Amino acid sequence: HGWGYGPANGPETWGEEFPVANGPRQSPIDIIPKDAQYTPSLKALKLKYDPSNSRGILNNGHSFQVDFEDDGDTSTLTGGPISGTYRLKQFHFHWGASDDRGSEHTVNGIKFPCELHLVHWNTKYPSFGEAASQPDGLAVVGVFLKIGAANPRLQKVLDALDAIKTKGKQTTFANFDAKTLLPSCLGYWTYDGSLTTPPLLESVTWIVLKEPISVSPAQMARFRGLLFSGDGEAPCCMMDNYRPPQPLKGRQVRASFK
Ligand SMILES: Cc1c(Cl)c([N+](=O)[O-])nn1CC(=O)Nc1ccc(S(N)(=O)=O)cc1
Ligand SMILES: [Zn+2]
Repeated sequence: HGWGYGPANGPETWGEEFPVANGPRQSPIDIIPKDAQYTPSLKALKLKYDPSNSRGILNNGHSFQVDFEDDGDTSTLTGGPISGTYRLKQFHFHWGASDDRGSEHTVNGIKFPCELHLVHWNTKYPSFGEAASQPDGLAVVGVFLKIGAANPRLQKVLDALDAIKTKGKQTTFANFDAKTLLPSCLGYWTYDGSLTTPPLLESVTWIVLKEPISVSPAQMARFRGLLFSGDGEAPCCMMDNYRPPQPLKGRQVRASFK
């Protein structure tokens, strides 16, 4: 059986197969705002997403992801802490079994119920696969979800979940504007990190937005209706699919805001 989030295959066991789990730039981390270095030279984030690039929505057995067509520079991330152009490949979420946990990054030790990751790859490399093994290959924008009013912008994503309940199921997901999932203020913390699931590659420039977006308890319950398990397997609810914070190991976290 492969890696997962259970007692036998969860984050504490990943180092057995993926020794980089104990590397120098692992993610996520606990962000301590007072220790973040305000860096006025950090540029504003420029996110240009074309809704016509959204392709499908897939239950990959660890989370669900919305995949984008990334053959051209129509959905890109530029500016911010990165140089060059990064293309949006997919976005996905991590969430808890209850509203008191679920995010991967934490702020002053506080967990959010959910965290959105928008995954981009550096176009100086020929493909996502190539970029994923380079120290400057990927950039992931993290957005916290905070319990509050129902978020109408999540509705289209939530309504698609019934069609991808079990591992391996996917369905078309066209004309989705990922920009609608972003908060109004794009102030961010940034640091050098990794993928937060195996293969835990240390190739990610993390860009974590300070402002959360809202999600209601009822909407969170719909995330938890997904299954880690495939058709015909004993049903196992998809929840607590988050890695806890990892050692900072001397890394500097920079802030784009005062
Ligand atoms: C490693 C890899 C390669 Cl290479 C390919 N590929 O298609 O060439 N796909 N994957 C899988 C992948 O993307 N994993 C991934 C894991 C964590 C995160 S997270 N939470 O945002 O850190 C983002 C992505
Ligand atoms: Zn993620």
